Formats: sequence, structure tokens, C-alpha cells
Amino acid sequence: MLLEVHGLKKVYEGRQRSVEAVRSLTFGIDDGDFVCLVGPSGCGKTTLLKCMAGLLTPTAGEVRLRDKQVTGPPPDMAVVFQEYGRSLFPWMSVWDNVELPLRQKRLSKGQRRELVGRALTEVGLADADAAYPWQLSGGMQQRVAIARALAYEPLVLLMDEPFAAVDAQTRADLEDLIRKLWRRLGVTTLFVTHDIDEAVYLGQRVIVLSSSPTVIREELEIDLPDERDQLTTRSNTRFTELRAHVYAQIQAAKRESTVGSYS
Ligand SMILES: Nc1ncnc2c1ncn2[C@@H]1O[C@H](COP(=O)(O)OP(=O)(O)OP(=O)(O)O)[C@@H](O)[C@H]1O
Repeated sequence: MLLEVHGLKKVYEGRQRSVEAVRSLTFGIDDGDFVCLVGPSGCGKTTLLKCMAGLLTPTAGEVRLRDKQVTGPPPDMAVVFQEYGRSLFPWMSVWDNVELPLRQKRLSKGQRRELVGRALTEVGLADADAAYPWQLSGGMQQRVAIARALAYEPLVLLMDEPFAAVDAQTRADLEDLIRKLWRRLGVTTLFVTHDIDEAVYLGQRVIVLSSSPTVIREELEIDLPDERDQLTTRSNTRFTELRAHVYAQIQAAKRESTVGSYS
């Protein structure tokens, strides 16, 4: 198992009251997996992802990467967030943004040039290397963030609702880009989303979370062909069945939390 989450619990301690965001989560991700995490909004997805990325300390339980406990941001992980506007440096060119983490890795100039050039080509931005992020559309900025993560050659790529802020057409293009890159490069990916269709379309496996305080409601194998396509896959009967199943699970999770909050 490449990445393991064991009995993870996170309680935010406030001055007036504490909020139990994640109650107890245990799951693992194998090398090369593409796993989607989906759950009702506010269910604790971002909290979980931040704990996995070493940005938050769990209240109990642990995250292990290659059998080593995560206690701070591991050098082998890259994260792509939803807010591309805040994750790129506006005063740096596209090329410099993608190169920045490689400088911290202390790679030679030649190695950096090769990795940045290749990553920008992979995401279709080879010609935009000298532009500044603010000159690009939202979808292009998110491509830059993806290129930056890929150039870094992480063991694990964590993505937190990365396409939530772009329009539907761009989103479909970016979904296909991510699947294409995953199939070609085989990078282990954990993709967090509240969009059921997106989770089923992208993942090999979907983990459905309950409402906060979060536990796992279900883990589902997505037995759709690896070759996916926005038109054929989404009109496939199996796709429709899977999305209906996940939808029902999430509705049930929401109902339970409403009942819970009145009991
Ligand atoms: N810093 C914090 N302090 C206190 N409570 C917090 C904090 N961050 C999140 N929470 C609470 O923890 C719960 C889970 O929040 P989180 O942002 O992880 O959920 P999410 O599933 O990512 O939400 P969304 O679907 O809106 O992106 C929510 O009830 C939220 O109000």
C-alpha cells in the first residue's frame, strides 16, 4: 500500500466549542491507483486532504506514505487546489511558476529545463511559457497548476476539487486531460470532489463519505472500461447505474445527518 489512512480523526478546537469534522477514516491507496473521494458538501473532504498532505495534524490516527508517518508536507506529494488564482504567483511567468518547486528540489538547470518543458507540453501549454498567469483563462491557469504538480514527479498527486471553479466545457476538457495523463504517467492520484458524475467518470475506485463527522459509507469499484470518453462513457448504462447508486448513497448520508442533528 503506497498511502494509508488509519483511524483518522480531526476535531477543530475552538474557544467556544469544538467541531468534530472527521470521526474515523481508514482506507488505502495502491501504487498507480486513481481514487475519487466524494461526499456531501461540508462533509470534511478538505480536512481529510489537508491531513493527508501533512498540512493539518490529525487529532487521532495517522497517515502513512510508503510506510512512513506523515508529520509535515512530504516531499513526494503534490497538491492541486481549487483556487488556481491563489496558487500561482502572478509576478512569475508560467515557466517560472512550474519551475519553482524544482528549484527547491535542487535539480540542475538542465534537468529543470527538461522537466518543465515536458510538463508544459503534456498539458498543452508549450507556447504559453512566457505568459503570466493573469493573462490566461481559468482553465489554462489550472493547466499550469497541473503542469507544476507533474513536473515535480510526485509519488502521489492530491487534487482538491480542482475543476470546481471553471466552466462546464473547460471542466470536461480538464477531466480528460487528467485521465490521459494518469494513464500515460501512472501517477497515483487521489481526487476529491462533491460532483458524483465527475467521481464516477474519473475514478477506478470511488470512496463515498458520510456527512460530517465523516466516516466511509462505501468503497466502490468503477468497472467501466479504462478508455473513457465524455460522450460514450457518460451514455453507457453502467455509468448511469453507478452514478445513480452513488447519488442514492449521498442522499441517504444527508438524510441521516439531518435526523442526527435533530435527535
Ligand atoms: N478551521 C476550522 N475550524 C472549525 N471548523 C472547521 C474548520 N475547517 C472546517 N471546519 C468544519 O469542519 C467540517 C468539514 O469541513 P471541510 O471544509 O473539511 O468540508 P468539505 O467537505 O471540504 O466542504 P466543501 O464541500 O464545502 O468543500 C465543516 O463542518 C466545517 O464547518
